[in-house]
Amino acid sequence: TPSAVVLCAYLEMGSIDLRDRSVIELGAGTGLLGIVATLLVLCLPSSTCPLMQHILLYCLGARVTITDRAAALEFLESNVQANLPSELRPRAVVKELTWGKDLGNFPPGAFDFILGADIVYLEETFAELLQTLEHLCSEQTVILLSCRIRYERDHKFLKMLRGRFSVYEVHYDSSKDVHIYKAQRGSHKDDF
Ligand SMILES: C[S@@+](CC[C@H](N)C(=O)[O-])C[C@H]1O[C@@H](n2cnc3c(N)ncnc32)[C@H](O)[C@@H]1O
Repeated sequence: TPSAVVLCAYLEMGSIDLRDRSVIELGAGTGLLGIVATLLVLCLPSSTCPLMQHILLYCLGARVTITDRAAALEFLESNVQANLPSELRPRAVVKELTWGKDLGNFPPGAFDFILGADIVYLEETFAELLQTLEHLCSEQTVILLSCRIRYERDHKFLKMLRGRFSVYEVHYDSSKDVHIYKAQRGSHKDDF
């Protein structure tokens, strides 16, 4: 979706340092965002010698857990396999995560970053999505959500999110009409 493309471009701008961080993508669909997050470590200076590149990939690369509902996993897994070089494949794990369910398989607060592109669209999933974000978040976790604000209900989710997290818009792509929101527990005003 355009939301995934805009969030990928935002990550590529280097605004966020994902090196050696644990990252989870929710509602991954094709997995584009999780794949790009895994690949970002490849942007090493061309002068870096191959042995050093190899070491850096393993020491500094983001560890990305790419998730979606069971029905989406087969396609997602094959996309991830096809688009990551073999040395990076161990850094990306595809796992089932239906919001509000399967949370026992994910240790609370285990992730540094939670990414989601165009996952705010079904009102009946808003409570489960929020519950999932709260489960996965520690005090330090940064949530990045990209979306188009299409309907009144999208504002409703943002309001729900603001009830639990400090939420700031960090980017707006006017050509694609996509917003990126950054959310963290507690008050992180000074960080933005
Ligand atoms: C509009 S697509 C966006 C896909 C991808 N993030 C992108 O931007 O291209 C929404 C995704 O959310 C997933 N999704 C919807 N409801 C879900 C739920 N309850 N639990 C987990 N994933 C869900 C869908 O399977 C789908 O992959």
